[in-house]
Amino acid sequence: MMKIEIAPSILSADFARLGEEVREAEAAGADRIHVDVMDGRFVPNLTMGVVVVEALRRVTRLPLEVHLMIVEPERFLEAFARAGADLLIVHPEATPHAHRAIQQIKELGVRAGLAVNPATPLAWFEDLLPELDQALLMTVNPGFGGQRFLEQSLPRLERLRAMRDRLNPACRIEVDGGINPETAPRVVQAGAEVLVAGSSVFNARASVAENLNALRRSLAPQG
Ligand SMILES: O=C(CO)[C@@H](O)[C@H](O)COP(=O)(O)O
Ligand SMILES: [Fe+2]
Repeated sequence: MMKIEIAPSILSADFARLGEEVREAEAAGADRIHVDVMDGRFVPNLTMGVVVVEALRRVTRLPLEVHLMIVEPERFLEAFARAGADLLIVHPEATPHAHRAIQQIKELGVRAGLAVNPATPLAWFEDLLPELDQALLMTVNPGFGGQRFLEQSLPRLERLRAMRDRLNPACRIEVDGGINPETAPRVVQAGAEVLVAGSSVFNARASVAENLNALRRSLAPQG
């Protein structure tokens, strides 16, 4: 069985100490860093852009995965690729040209991911899975950290896993939203392989290392 990867989302980090927070996550065994880019249109929140990816590239060796919650993401793919993104994730709800966007990402030499909102039919994956390096199932409505995991995600995840096994076994399945030591083992059981975790990793209750360890322990013996 492939290793279950954990991708801390810096959305919940202390932005005044972003470099330190990311270094701490790397030292504690995080597998990637998840960067949530929001434009105030696709989602009702504004976050960060290309310059943050550029800055992070200088402080960590971990793969940077950039979750683009912006309309017409194709306008910024090249800029994020140049800034050092390793994986670019777009939403089909945000562009009339999801297939073209995926092709563009691959032409830029970057890994390509597609993310779908909780109400988006999984049929998007039926057609695009053969092109993808990663399939991201949103387990909350995108826009904010710290939201509650949507239970209806579990049967969707099982269906996505079966689709992935049939259409493109090399594609990794990721979940994003409400992942903590209680939900992590359940999503892994349902088929997730990469877990994004924001507020359960970066919070004042314990150190980043302690929080990451708690997530890992919740997965034993699964990952
Ligand atoms: O894409 C998003 C939110 O839209 C996420 O990546 C969040 O940042 C996850 O935060 P938690 O639910 O883990 O607190
Ligand atoms: Fe995200």
